[in-house]
Amino acid sequence: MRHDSVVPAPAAFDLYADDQATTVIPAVPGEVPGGAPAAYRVAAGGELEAREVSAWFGERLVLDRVSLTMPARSVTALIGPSGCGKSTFLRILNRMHELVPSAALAGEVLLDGEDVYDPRRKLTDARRSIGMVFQKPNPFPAMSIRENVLAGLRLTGTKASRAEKDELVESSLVRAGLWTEVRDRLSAPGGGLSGGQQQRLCIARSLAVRPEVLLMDEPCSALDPTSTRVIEETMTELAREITIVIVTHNMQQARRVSQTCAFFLAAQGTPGVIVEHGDTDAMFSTPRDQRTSDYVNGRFG
Ligand SMILES: Nc1ncnc2c1ncn2[C@@H]1O[C@H](COP(=O)(O)OP(=O)(O)OP(=O)(O)O)[C@@H](O)[C@H]1O
Repeated sequence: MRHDSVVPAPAAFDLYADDQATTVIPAVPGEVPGGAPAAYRVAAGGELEAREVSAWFGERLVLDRVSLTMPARSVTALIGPSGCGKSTFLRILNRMHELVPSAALAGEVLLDGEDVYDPRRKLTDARRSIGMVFQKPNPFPAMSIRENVLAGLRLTGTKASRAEKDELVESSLVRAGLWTEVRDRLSAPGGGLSGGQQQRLCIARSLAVRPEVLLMDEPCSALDPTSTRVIEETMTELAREITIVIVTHNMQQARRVSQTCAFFLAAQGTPGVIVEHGDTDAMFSTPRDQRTSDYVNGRFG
């Protein structure tokens, strides 16, 4: 199905526009059956596929027929110079691109073969199964750590017992690698944490609605090296359970955390395209395209 124009998002999703929220509705799509507590269950799917995705801002084409498969339960890194369309591509994957009034797109995004843009599907479906973590940590600063994790439930009015919430808070913070640091101060404000802790709190908030995919837009660029390392370890752990797509300018980070890599490039005055994609080790050690080689070796960008 093609989507040559985009309907503005309903007001209920405006909170995404200033990056102040995460996935909104909890869901457990495609869980593996088993006896584990709900909060610990692992999603079965999570393959994301973009087919011939193009994007415009007004009349300006900024991405031209980009196709990419992002394998389930692994990390895909999107790399490339500034302005080549990486963030735009990322935002198309969970329907955030359409929040920009002048934005339009064409092509398909499939999550486990299902069209994310199918007009018969609720807009909320994309956001509940494909979460997003932003460059700048954006917890609700006055809310407690616990309330931050549960924010997605609160926003959707989802009912959960105290015990279920306790379990969800703990499991989300464990998965985000933050539990041991905050278990004794869950009532403290989220804004009182360090930058790296705040970013992990945002990851926990995303995880609490049980996404199949987590999109991360330069999640470590505002963090110190130690916090960056912790987030990278968290990503590696999470990728056992969910699909991660990360935009990064840090080539070492792309190499450390991802299994698949896509190199975006927009030559002067032309829209962004993927020059090369594939296995990360191969992209860095034996790139097929000279431009990839030049970029990953720091010769431009
Ligand atoms: N809201 C917007 N309105 C108009 N043009 C935009 C908007 N957002 C991005 N663009 C343009 O779209 C192109 C792609 O931008 P995008 O942010 O996706 O690139 P990027 O590769 O993520 O860059 P960076 O690495 O600097 O974050 C750029 O030319 C940018 O100026």
